[in-house]
Amino acid sequence: MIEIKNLTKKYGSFTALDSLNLTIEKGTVFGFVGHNGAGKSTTFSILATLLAPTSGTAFVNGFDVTKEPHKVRKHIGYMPDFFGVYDQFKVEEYLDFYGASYQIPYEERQKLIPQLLDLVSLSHKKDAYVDLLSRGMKQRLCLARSLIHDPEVLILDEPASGLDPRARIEMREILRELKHMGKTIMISSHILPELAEMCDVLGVINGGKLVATGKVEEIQQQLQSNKVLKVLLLSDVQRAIQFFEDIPAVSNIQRSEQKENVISFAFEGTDEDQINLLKTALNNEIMILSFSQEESNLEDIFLEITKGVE
Ligand SMILES: Nc1ncnc2c1ncn2[C@@H]1O[C@H](COP(=O)(O)OP(=O)(O)OP(=O)(O)O)[C@@H](O)[C@H]1O
Repeated sequence: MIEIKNLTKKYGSFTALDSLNLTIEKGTVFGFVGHNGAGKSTTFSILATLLAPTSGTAFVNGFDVTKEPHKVRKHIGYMPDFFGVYDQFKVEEYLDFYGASYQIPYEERQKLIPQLLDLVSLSHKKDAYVDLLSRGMKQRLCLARSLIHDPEVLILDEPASGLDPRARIEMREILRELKHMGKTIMISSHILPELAEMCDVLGVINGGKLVATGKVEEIQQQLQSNKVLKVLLLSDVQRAIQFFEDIPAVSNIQRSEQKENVISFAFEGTDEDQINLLKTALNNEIMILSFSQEESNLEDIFLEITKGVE
């Protein structure tokens, strides 16, 4: 479990994190999404006890990151966004080195390392030099490294960045496996749809502030008042445009470039308001063939949530 309370980090006069509050329950896969520079890595560095907050605090499995960093480190596995690999090591030696640094006994490491290599699909590379691995393989090795002490909480900073689609799918499958193992996972990305697929809960950070949090559907609902409606007309398109222009809840009317009898517009209102709008249009003899709500695209939602928040 992770609890973040009023966490603030200033770099000089610049506020990178601004009173962040967040609770992530045990066993949850939490997606932390935000543009470049939003404050994700800063949050992760504080949770991983590598950076001191300016004020506020955070707890990992009940341990305070500022007061009990050694205990926190036992419970947390951290995969940074940039990591060095010791290139003179072979894959197996690399994991053995990290296992030894966590004081895992030799016999235990002998059993553990093959299991970890199997989990991240690198068994066939155990004797390869680390610097000769592909980027995706290095990412998976780094993930295995962060798991060596069997932490309950995992902090993964953009684990899928720079990976090709196949490597992304492999990474997603590993995360699914880790979730089944009951780990609490906090994972960042600036690509909302990618996170939405693998996370239970999402948090959107912008300018160091948490601007939305909840299940994917809940985040979508937060924006439901701003739906886009699409209308296919049989005829009299210009008259229909004039009709909708007079409705206060309608804005940004666009005529489709591909089909000239299709218009779309933003509509602010509930489902009932939408029904009433359709009834009124039909009563006014607007020649509607179809009337539909466009599916909200997750990327649009992300842009909408983070728009104008500084
Ligand atoms: N050591 C530092 N000194 C000064 N400013 C910093 C420092 N580290 C980070 N920042 C600034 O703090 C803000 C948050 O940075 P952070 O790395 O946490 O963002 P991020 O969300 O992880 O971005 P990205 O997706 O690009 O990794 C940025 O504006 C960054 O320039």
